Amino acid sequence: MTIHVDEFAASPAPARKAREATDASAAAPRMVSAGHSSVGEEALERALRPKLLDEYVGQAKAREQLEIFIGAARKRSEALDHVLLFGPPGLGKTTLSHIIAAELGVNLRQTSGPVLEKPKDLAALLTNLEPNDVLFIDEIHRLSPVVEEILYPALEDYQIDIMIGEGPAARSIKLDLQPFTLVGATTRAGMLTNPLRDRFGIVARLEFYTSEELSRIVRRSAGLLGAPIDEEGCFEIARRSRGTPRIANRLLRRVRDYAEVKGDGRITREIADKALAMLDVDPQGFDIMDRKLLEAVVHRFDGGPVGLDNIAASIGEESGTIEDVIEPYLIQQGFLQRTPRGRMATQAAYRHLGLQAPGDDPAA
Ligand SMILES: Nc1ncnc2c1ncn2[C@@H]1O[C@H](COP(=O)(O)OP(=O)(O)OP(=O)(O)O)[C@@H](O)[C@H]1O
Ligand SMILES: [Mg+2]
Repeated sequence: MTIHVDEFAASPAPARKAREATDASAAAPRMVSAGHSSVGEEALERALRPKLLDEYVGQAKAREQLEIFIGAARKRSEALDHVLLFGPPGLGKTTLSHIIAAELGVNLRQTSGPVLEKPKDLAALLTNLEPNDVLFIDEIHRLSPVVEEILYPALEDYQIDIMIGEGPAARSIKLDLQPFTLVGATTRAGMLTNPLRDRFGIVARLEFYTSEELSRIVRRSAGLLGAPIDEEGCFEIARRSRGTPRIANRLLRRVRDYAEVKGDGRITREIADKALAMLDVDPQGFDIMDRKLLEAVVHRFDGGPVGLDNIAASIGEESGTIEDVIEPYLIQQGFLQRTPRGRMATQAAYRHLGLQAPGDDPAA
């Protein structure tokens, strides 16, 4: 599409209902919610963020792919193919985008879908890129359609079309861009338009971390924070972190506070267990919202199937937050199932709530 320079200010912002997704990171602060809970936390997170691929724990598949493609791009002094990173909040998408730029040895320019309101916002960023730079667009599923359209030729041919002047004298000029890499991140790959998704050569889906991986992350973070912790302490925090590094780091900081006030500062399994119980994080790592959701499905909807909107109304949470933040982990852990007719609680969910599961033999 063509951008009219004079029309920048007047470019329409069509309401696209489906795109007005709930911002997962705006979810109400929960101890175990994966979104940022404060500005201060963001600064702390930056300090704990691994800088290179070698320090990036887990995500073996994504890491292996990126290692090869980054190596090849470097060898040829070319821009890396465009990368789409998707997965639930707090799993390391932003971290990985910084690592990609660092490993390529180029600059990273960072923006996000909702911030790029007008075509000129994106044009300004694109025309200022140096060769092979990384442009990181967070929440890329929230790009406005007019902005998305000027992205297509930019991604494909490193060109954008700009319209100069008005009326009959108006003419379109093509502007060449430096070769660059777009890294897009989203918690909702399903909300990307097909033409946009098709333009990413590398697509990496980030998975929940295992307790062993989170243990390594906790140990590393404790080292950076100067908090003494033993193996079992690391593991206790790890297995109660909902498979999510952001939560692991957050729980580590709270447990450290507890250890300093209630103990001698050393984080052991016992200290971690007491601190996490105090914070209402149960042994599965579920918090109040997780339990509320499971209880609603089991008690109010007879175990399901029940539609997302009914669950949302019942527990007073946005359906987008349920879908992006709460549900993925419950599903991955086998406590909830997504069926064509709605969500269903599994036997594990009943047992977790201390109930007899429908299929259980009462005599057993
Ligand atoms: N693989 C990893 N190894 C070590 N630490 C990690 C890893 N992934 C994430 N972290 C830690 O978790 C924190 C959150 O990660 P990050 O901000 O990259 O998540 P995100 O996927 O971008 O989340 P959001 O969807 O909310 O934007 C980081 O500050 C970092 O310290
Ligand atoms: Mg992020």
